[in-house]
Amino acid sequence: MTIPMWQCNVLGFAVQIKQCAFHVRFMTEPNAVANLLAWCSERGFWIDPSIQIISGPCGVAVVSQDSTIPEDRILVRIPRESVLSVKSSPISDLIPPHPYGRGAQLSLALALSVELVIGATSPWFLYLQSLPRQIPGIPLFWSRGVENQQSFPPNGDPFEWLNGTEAWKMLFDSGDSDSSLVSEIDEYFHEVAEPVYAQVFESSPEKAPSSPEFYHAYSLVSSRSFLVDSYHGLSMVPIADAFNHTQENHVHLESDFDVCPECGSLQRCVHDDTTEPDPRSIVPDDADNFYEMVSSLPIPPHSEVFNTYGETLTNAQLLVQYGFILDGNDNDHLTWTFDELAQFSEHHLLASGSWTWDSVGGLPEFRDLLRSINLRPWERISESELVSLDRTHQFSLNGDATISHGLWLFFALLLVCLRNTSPYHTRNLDSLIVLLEETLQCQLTLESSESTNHADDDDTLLVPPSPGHSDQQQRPSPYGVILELARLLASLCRARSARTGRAGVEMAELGEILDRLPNDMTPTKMAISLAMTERSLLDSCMSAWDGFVDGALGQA
Ligand SMILES: C[S@@+](CC[C@H](N)C(=O)[O-])C[C@H]1O[C@@H](n2cnc3c(N)ncnc32)[C@H](O)[C@@H]1O
Repeated sequence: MTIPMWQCNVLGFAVQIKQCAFHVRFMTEPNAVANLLAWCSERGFWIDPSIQIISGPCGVAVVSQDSTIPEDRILVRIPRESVLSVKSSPISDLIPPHPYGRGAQLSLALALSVELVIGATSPWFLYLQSLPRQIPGIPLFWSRGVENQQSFPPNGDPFEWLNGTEAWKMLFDSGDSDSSLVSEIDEYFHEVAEPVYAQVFESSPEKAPSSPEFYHAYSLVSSRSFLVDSYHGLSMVPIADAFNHTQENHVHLESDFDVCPECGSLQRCVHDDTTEPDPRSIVPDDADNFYEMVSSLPIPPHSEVFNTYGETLTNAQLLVQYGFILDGNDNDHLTWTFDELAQFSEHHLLASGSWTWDSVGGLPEFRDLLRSINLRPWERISESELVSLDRTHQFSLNGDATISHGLWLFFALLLVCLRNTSPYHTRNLDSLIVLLEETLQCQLTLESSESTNHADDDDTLLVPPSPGHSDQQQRPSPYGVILELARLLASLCRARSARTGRAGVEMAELGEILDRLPNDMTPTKMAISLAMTERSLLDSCMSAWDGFVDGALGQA
């Protein structure tokens, strides 16, 4: 896919702005940028003349002027008191504070929603005027605020395509709790925001933000807030939020996080416990009053200047939180929860024989056993072409279509326990580890003999156990375990691929539908693109394990 370029003119130079694969287009009015800059200058912001804030194809953007910007240069100074946070909000006393997480986002959305509806009387009016007027394209609100939400054109319902993807899981499966993200926001709106609005707009209740207005505020918070320090917490930070995202950023926000949580002071203050030695200085420094955007590497002239919203963000995360995706994202991966794997195992293994979790000592016990086994060093597993060591995502498939060692261990342990007729072995951690190591060794041997196309003479693990020996009769054969494990992994991927996107649509068709969609149907395009990426990873993984089984049977 080619990356579209958008060209603008800055002081007579053509600046190429790289666009993401897909995003919801909105143009900020050029005079909104001029008003924003005038507002900033009145409030003591400083913007280095080597950069310029412009109106771009997806809202405002920042571009460099005609010289290379060196590393470590302060490009923007933002007065601390100019940020909009729960603390700086005029209705601060009415908002229940939350230090971080979803609670912090909802509290800030409440503060912001009030500033947005009071218009020119807000101290942040001209800043707020420069922000997207529509709900930014985050999937949470794709169907909300849109009239006639049922009348999507053929192939145009983005949720149908998003079905089963990682983005879908983030939006609608909130772990063990019954509530989804949308219902959490609705609940906050009714239980917390509306009573606050009733007090603030007591004399003019018609001005109180409606639920679409609250969603608008929430999506602005989701897509552009920063955690600045222990006083303001999550905040709307003018100008810092004008930078678009890439993985390898040009700039970053610098702030001293450890300020007084009561008054925001960086110096010693009346809230300090005088008996404790205080790390904060007593000497005021002008620089302390500002947050700074600083260059992280040299920035070429006449190019867009990017921040990063997170170096490890996947396209699913970018879509859910910011409403856009990148054209190819190395961070993309798929995940499973323990419960999903347990359900899959019940379904697949029950069909082929009678067992219950009691056969492996019970489901909670199996979970604990897996946890302790997973903590052991499994470095050898990275010798495999099909499995990688991944301590971050326990049950996952990465962008190279290799599974995490945690996922491998789940099925290897389950099969080793199930195939083991010795009650002693199923309960003894050390002996289980020996069996798992043998299974791993068997897989590595098979992989290497498949790649060289012949089995070594001493590949004894590939040979089924001899019937005469009583201990061996009770021990599972590593070869049998690894074959079943490979088949299960291929089925796991096949099943997930089949329920990713719209059921029954083949991969080739997805590409054709994507190409035929009109340009303005961006949420649908983003959803199809995510589904295609995930399906292709699942299909590659499935073929790899199917191929492994064929190769192993050929070796036997
Ligand atoms: C913090 S704002 C960045 C500045 C933004 N362009 C604006 O209008 O103010 C984040 C929003 O910018 C857009 N954005 C950021 N990086 C992008 C990228 N690489 N491609 C497309 N849109 C992007 C998305 O709409 C996102 O929700």
